[in-house]
Amino acid sequence: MTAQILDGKATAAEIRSDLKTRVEALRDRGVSVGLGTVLVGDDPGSNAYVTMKHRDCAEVGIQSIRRDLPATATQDEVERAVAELNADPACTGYIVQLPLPKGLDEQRVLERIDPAKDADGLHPMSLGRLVLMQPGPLPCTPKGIVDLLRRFDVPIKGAEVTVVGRGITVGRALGLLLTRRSENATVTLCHTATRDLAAHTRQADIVVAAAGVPDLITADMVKPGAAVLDVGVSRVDGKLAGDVAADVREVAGWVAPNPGGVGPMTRAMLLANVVEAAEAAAR
Ligand SMILES: Nc1nc(=O)c2c([nH]1)NC[C@@H]1CN(c3ccc(C(=O)N[C@@H](CCC(=O)O)C(=O)O)cc3)C=[N+]21
Repeated sequence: MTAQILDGKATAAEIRSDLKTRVEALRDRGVSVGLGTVLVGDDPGSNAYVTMKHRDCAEVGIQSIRRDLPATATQDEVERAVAELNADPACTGYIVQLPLPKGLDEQRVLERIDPAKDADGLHPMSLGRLVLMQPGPLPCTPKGIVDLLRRFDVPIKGAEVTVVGRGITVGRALGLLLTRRSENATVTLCHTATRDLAAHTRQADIVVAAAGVPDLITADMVKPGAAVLDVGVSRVDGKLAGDVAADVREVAGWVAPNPGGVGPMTRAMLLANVVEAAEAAAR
């Protein structure tokens, strides 16, 4: 038996098609939707991600606004780009592509985003709402993970979930999301100082690997039949590598591959956040 593939690529395409209909309905009511991006520097990976996001917007009928700044941009210049998008009525939501080049204060930039335009759910206000279990935009990757599990009927309620990685955008936010009453999973959050990682992954019904360590999760670390989601992004000799070894497919019940799993869902949830915000504002 080999694992069922949690096909994020196909699922994200379905979500975009649904969003397209919702964007058209908004347009019929005179509401336009616009997603902005702020990209600083010339990292090829970040550039590729931003380009994909704009392509997604075109497909769904969302206007997109792209602000690219050179790697030499100052803190002031980045904050000015943020202020401009806050003031731009055509921009209903936007993101600042992370990471920012060294020397720039990421948190200070994120704090200056108008929380009403926070498409990434990474503004401290949005993260605070997540902690408080109040409604608000959710970080795109955790939201995409929960949506992917739901659509493939992977049981979440009561499941033991081991999340590997405590980064704000994935691991930490996912732990908060999965322990809400609406999900009711039991979450173990592992990190670089975890003493026995394999002991935690082996008891999990769902393993989410978001550490950025190639092949960190091997078949011997997975309970037979478990769901394993690969969210790791690292580069080995210029090639993208995930956190999950290939042999995991032989023991897992479900696998979200990388690429083709959580990545496309992350982008779909970004669009969903912008559309949901526009719908809420139009009510
Ligand atoms: N403010 C901010 N928000 C983010 O959401 C954000 C960010 N900064 N910085 C970087 C990470 C990374 N990230 C990805 C999104 C989509 C894919 C994706 O769609 N990958 C495809 C294609 C991969 C490829 O072919 O290169 C796949 O997995 O199939 C990957 C990675 C969003 N991030």
